[in-house]
Amino acid sequence: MNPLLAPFAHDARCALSVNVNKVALLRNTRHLGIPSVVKAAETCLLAGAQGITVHPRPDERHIRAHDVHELAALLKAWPQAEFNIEGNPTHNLMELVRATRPHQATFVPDSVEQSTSDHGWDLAADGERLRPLIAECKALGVRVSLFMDPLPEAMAHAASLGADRVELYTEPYAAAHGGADQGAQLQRYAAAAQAALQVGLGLNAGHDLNQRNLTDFLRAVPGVQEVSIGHALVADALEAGYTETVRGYLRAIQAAYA
Ligand SMILES: CC(=O)[C@@H](O)[C@H](O)COP(=O)(O)O
Ligand SMILES: NCC(=O)COP(=O)(O)O
Repeated sequence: MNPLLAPFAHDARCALSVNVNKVALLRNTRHLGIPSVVKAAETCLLAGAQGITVHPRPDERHIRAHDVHELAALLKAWPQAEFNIEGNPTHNLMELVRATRPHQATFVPDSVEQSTSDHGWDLAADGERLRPLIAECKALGVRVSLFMDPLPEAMAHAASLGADRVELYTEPYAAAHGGADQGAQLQRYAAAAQAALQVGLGLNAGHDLNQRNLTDFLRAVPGVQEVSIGHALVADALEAGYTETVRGYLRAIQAAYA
């Protein structure tokens, strides 16, 4: 066996879900089927990642419907791993959730033309539209996480809609990392996390997390159960390979609890 694929100790407190959007983005530039999204996901799982995330956008610029089905089939062979599908439930997300029943659906308030996710839900405006969709996912046995800005005051509302978890949108933290505003940003996230935990929500985090900012985030924000990381991880893997890269992220998670 390749020694890099030998079992790797990881910290069970926070799962790493690898987002493979950017593998599909590269593949879609030609009609050759390479790089393979399924192979990338399998290699990350073999390296110790505890989940796979995709964000199939309505224009299919990266993840396509067939990828979601193929990954759902792959994940069936990995009973310990979780499949997380992100997207706007008023666009294309629900159809894919109904068809593949992932472990988790993360509702994200993106518009169709958005280049990437850049804000969480405004539950005062959208909460009642989400309520029946959350209920439908839960009836299907799919956990629901709401993509949220780090606003402590919004967490009780998220819980009242029936959501299981929130995913804190971490780009503002990532942008501040290493600068004068890092501490203040971390305090915002820690306060939002505490408010979420207090109302019984589980806690995820993602967007622009990377090997350099991850440990500081997890140290300062207790209770994060899952981080989903794509852009930086795939960029790192282009240089170091998926296995070494996934191990690097798992070490960064472990360091937070050392
Ligand atoms: C919900 C979120 O945080 C996004 O980061 C996301 O899933 C990435 O989407 P893109 O890969 O299309 O930028
Ligand atoms: N939910 C965040 C995600 O899946 C990946 O975000 P990024 O690491 O690509 O910014």
